[in-house]
Order: sequence, then structure tokens, then C-alpha cells
Amino acid sequence: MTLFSELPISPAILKSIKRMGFEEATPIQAGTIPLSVEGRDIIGQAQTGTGKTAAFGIPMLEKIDAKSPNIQGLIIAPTRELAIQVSEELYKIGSDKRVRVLSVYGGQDIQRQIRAMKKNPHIIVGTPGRLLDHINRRTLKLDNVQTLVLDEADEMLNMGFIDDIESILKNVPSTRQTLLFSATMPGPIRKIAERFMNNPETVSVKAKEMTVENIEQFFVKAHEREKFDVLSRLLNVQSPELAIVFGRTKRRVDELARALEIRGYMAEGIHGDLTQAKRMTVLKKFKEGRIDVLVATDVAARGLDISGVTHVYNYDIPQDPESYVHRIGRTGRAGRTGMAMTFVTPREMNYLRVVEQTTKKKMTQMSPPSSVEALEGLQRAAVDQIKESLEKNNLEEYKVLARELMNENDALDVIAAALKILTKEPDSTPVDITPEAPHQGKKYNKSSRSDDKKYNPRGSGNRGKGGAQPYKGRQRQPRRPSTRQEG
Ligand SMILES: Nc1ncnc2c1ncn2[C@@H]1O[C@H](COP(=O)(O)OP(=O)(O)OP(=O)(O)O)[C@@H](O)[C@H]1O
Ligand SMILES: [Mg+2]
Repeated sequence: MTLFSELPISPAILKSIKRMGFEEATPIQAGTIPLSVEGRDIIGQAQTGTGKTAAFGIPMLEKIDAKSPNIQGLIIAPTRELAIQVSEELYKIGSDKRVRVLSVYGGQDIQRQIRAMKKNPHIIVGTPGRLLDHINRRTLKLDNVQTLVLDEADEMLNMGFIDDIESILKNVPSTRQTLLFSATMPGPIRKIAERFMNNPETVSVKAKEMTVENIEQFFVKAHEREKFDVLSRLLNVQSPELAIVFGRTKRRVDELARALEIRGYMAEGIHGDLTQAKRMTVLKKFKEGRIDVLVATDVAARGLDISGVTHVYNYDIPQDPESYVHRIGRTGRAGRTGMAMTFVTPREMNYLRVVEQTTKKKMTQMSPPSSVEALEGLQRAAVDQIKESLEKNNLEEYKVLARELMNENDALDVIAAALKILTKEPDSTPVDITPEAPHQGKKYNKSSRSDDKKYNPRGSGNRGKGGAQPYKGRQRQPRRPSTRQEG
């Protein structure tokens, strides 16, 4: 156990960390902060939700000269929401030191960002596309950058992003310190990473499994046509506080969100084709609990830290084992517990085993709940509501009427009636979901991209993305034209 006070951290930053409620450093923080403060290049790998942001953020903030007007730190993140989140966390850690942090990302007014740039931020957190845009407009000067971080490094160095990263790096001094962090770091990507680094030290928090122990992992066998009913029943039985449902394509996400809404769930979708304003409102509503099911593509798989996510459902099995690790890692963060359910069609069973081999963790088979169990789940939720109300103990105004009901009826009947009214009985309104072809595990290839990435003409990694076609056996999916890259 290491306390933050035992690490080489200055008083101003310690003060901010303390205010955030952190006392003990997590293993990745204890393992990398001293090395990083010394100036070493680091590849840091540790499980999801174990504090990698502060692990790279604290040493970067340590080195900032808050009196200088220059940009001294650059962090590149794969999605806009993650760039925002990382900049918020760094702002908090650096607030007593008065470090200025700015996030720049696509979908936001560029003029506004240019104005913000004139206020001399010390640290920029950005997505690759928008960073390049600023570099090309000469509105971003990176010659004084001393620390560079690639958050979700393996994703950033994957085919879809590598060219942009290389172009950005040409504008950063080669004397910089480079820090790469992720929960996953496949071998071939580590090789690419080393090209950008100077004698890097790898700090990998040793764990038996790649996934976090306190996430219970299940798989549910279901045919494509059964998946939606299985999902509704699971939601009814498990009544998550907040749940994320991952689907393979944007269309899938739209259809699922709509279908869940029709069946009476508070659900909305998020994916790369929505406007940035919409993406942000959906995420805000989810964080505030105004919706409790977020349906998402892999755009929400990496890095997002939303407290209260108790359940992750992989409605479609992820494209690669890394995506599995990151998706389920949206729950079970910072020591909390969580549950992950992966839907698998009979033909995807072999691929499920590939995922298990990579994560070194077996998933437990769960049988889909019956309609009776689903109803019981909903009834239990109603009972919980009553118990909660009893605890609040503010029922005085209802007691006169309650007494009246009890005088005229049997008490058990009265309670049963109240329960029946409170129970949100299962809804079977028909919904329309276009079937997807199964994941073709055998042809599994590391260059598989999530739907929000640039189309990669070199790889064969576009399987499963032509989900618009009704399932026609083993037919190859049509090639998908280039999609806009996250900017
Ligand atoms: N030392 C600490 N003590 C308590 N909480 C912490 C500590 N460090 C970080 N946290 C909190 O833990 C949560 C997860 O941290 P963070 O998002 O940095 O994880 P991560 O390792 O980057 O995960 P991912 O791989 O999913 O990106 C955050 O809410 C963060 O504020
Ligand atoms: Mg992270």
C-alpha cells in the first residue's frame, strides 16, 4: 500500500488529490509516478478503472510551469467524450496549482476553441482529427510540449489512427517524454509504440486476468431472433442501476434504443453519427440517471468513467477480445462490483472461447430468464419501491385513506393491489430489429475496427459492419465505405 503523501508529489497537487478523496495510490499509480517524475518514457498497462488517468496526469501536472504561457503537455484520446473527461480530471488534480487545461475535439465550434487557445492553456487534451485541424490552421503550437500522453495507447496506434498520430508527433519536440497507457497492449502494437519512444520502461500491473476480478462475467446463449426478449427479461430480473448495452453498428444501436423505449425502458443511444450536442446530452442524462440504459457502439467502450454503471450487456459479441475487456470495464470501476452479460449465438461459441483465452477468464453460462422470472423481477422492484417509501417515513397524509381501504378490504388484498399497480408488467409490444450476421470468429483479425473508425483498405477488418443486410447465412458482409473518423 502506498499513500500519495509517500510519492514524489508537491504540496499543491497533494492538496487537490486529497480534496478528490484519493488517499492510497492504486498499483499503477504507485508503479509509474516515481519513474515518470524522473522523466522516463513509460508504457503503463493496468486493468480498467484502476486510475490510469491520474497515473499519467499527476506527473504531467508536476512538470507544468504554471507561470509560463506555453502549452507544455499534450494528451491524445480516441473519442471526444474521453477527451472531455480526461481534461476534467486533470483540471481537478491541477486546480490548486492553477494549471489551465483545455480540451479540443471535433463537433465543437472551432472558433470557440481558437479563442480558448488564446488564454494560454498549459495542457491540451484532444482527439486526433481536431488536433491536426488546429495544427494545419497554425492555431496550436506544440514546440514547448515536454510531456506527451497517448491514452488508450493501443487504440491510438491502431490502423485507423496511426497516420494522424504520426502527423501530430512531427510537431512535438523529439526531446519530449512519452507516456502510453491502456488496459490492453497487444504485442504488435507494443512494437509500433516503441518507435515513438525513447528506451521505454514497461510497467504492467500483474494480474491473473486481463479483466477486473470484481466484474462477474456471464454469457447467455441466444439465437439472433431471441436476443431482444432475452435482453428485456434480463433487464427486468436484474434491474440495473445504470446499464450499458453495446451493439455492433450504429443502425443496431438506433434500433435497440428505439425498441427499448417502445417497451417502456428509459433508454437512449449514442454513436458516432449523432451530432456532438446530442452525444453530450445523452451522456449527461445517463450520468444523472434520467435514462438508465445507454445503448452504445464501441465509441463508448474505452475510458469512460461513469459511476453507477452496474451492468454491461454485450448484445453483440465484441469484434475483438480487447474491445471485450474495455466494454465490460465500464462497470466494476475503482473497486466497485459489476456484472457483464455477453450474448452469443450458437455459431459464435468458438469465438467466445478465443475471447476467454485472451482475457484468461472463463465466463459463466447463464440461462435466459423465463417470462415468470422476468415478472418476478419486476414485482420485486415494486416491493423495493414500497420499502424505500417506508424508510422515508413521510406517509402521514396517506394514512386516513389507507385506514379507509383497510376497513373495507382485507389488508393482504390492498397491498397486493398496490403492488400490481406499481409493477411495470412485461410489455410485449412488437419491435423491429434487423438481424445481424454472426461474428465470424475464424477470420478474426486484429485490424477489426469499431464502427466509428476510418475504413481500413489494407485490412479485412470490416466484418459485421454491413449489418444493414438481413442475415443470409455465411455470405460475406459488403464492404463499408469510409466512415468519418473521430475528430
Ligand atoms: N487513488 C485513487 N483512489 C480512489 N479513487 C481513484 C484513485 N485513482 C483514481 N480513482 C478514481 O477511479 C476511477 C477510475 O479511474 P480512471 O478512469 O483513471 O481508470 P482507468 O484505469 O483509466 O480505466 P480505463 O482503462 O477504463 O480507462 C475514477 O473515478 C477516478 O477518479
Ligand atoms: Mg482511462
